[in-house]
Amino acid sequence: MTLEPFGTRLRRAMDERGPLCVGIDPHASLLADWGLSDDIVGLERFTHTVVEALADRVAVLKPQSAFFERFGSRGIAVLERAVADAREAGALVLMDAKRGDIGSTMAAYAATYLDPASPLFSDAVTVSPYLGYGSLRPALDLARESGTGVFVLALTSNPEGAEVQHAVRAGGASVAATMLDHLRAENAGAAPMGSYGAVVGATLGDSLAAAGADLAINGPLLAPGIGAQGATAADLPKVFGAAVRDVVPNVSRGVLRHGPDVAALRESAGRFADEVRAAVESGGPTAG
Ligand SMILES: O=C(O)c1cc(=O)[nH]c(=O)n1[C@@H]1O[C@H](COP(=O)(O)O)[C@@H](O)[C@H]1O
Repeated sequence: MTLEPFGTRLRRAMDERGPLCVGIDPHASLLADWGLSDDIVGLERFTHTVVEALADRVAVLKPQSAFFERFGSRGIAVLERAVADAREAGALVLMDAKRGDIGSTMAAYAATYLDPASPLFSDAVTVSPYLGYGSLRPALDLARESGTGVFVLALTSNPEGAEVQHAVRAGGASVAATMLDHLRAENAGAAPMGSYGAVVGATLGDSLAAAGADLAINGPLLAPGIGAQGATAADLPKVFGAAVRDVVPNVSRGVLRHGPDVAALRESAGRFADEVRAAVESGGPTAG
């Protein structure tokens, strides 16, 4: 069965469930806070609880692969199960893997996350363009074929990112602005929106202008940084302007710290979702 394009599926999920993305980030400290052991049993219980609590209500769940990889093959098995269960319950799964390599190796990363035959098949994956946007081509092409999406790091939420992302190229455009230009070209003509997203931190405030960033890429903008990193939903209209209706805000620890109680996780995600909805309505005159 061929999937509809990711951008179409994501827009529908955002309309039906609201745009919130919740991260599945099983930090060792969170496992401890939840009264779980820092081992495969704790990892499995944590992950299963988050999926059970949220996969039937949030638009996107974003497992952070590193927290599973640190447990080796058994951690990956937990991740595989989480992806399948979350998708089954109706959430889109964005695999946060931040992969990037030369094209021929990128093809293997693409196959891992975006080929429907793979055990880790996800609706979308995060990638790093530090080897050059063109090195991402195998992932961009496979996404088009399989109805999946790719989120390219453009302006990350951490303060260190500016060193690379604000760097100015020979023609005068910043590295970040160049990535956004590539994505705009990739998404041209797609409706209701394209499947190629940019990662733009919700924490960035005025520094977006410093990077000369035009966020109108006709694709989704993953905005991490709400909650533990200090940004709030109310910041979204200020940071994203008219592009706010294309923003998929991510919260990880801000929600996860309310576990292991399922009702408390749901209540927290619901609160963030309400705040995001209010912020998008206040800031997006073209919101539909
Ligand atoms: O691609 C990402 O998801 C990402 C990009 C970025 O610029 N900043 C960022 O924090 N993230 C991820 O988003 C999540 C943020 O988690 P919290 O700070 O706990 O909400 C982590 O999984 C990060 O790896």
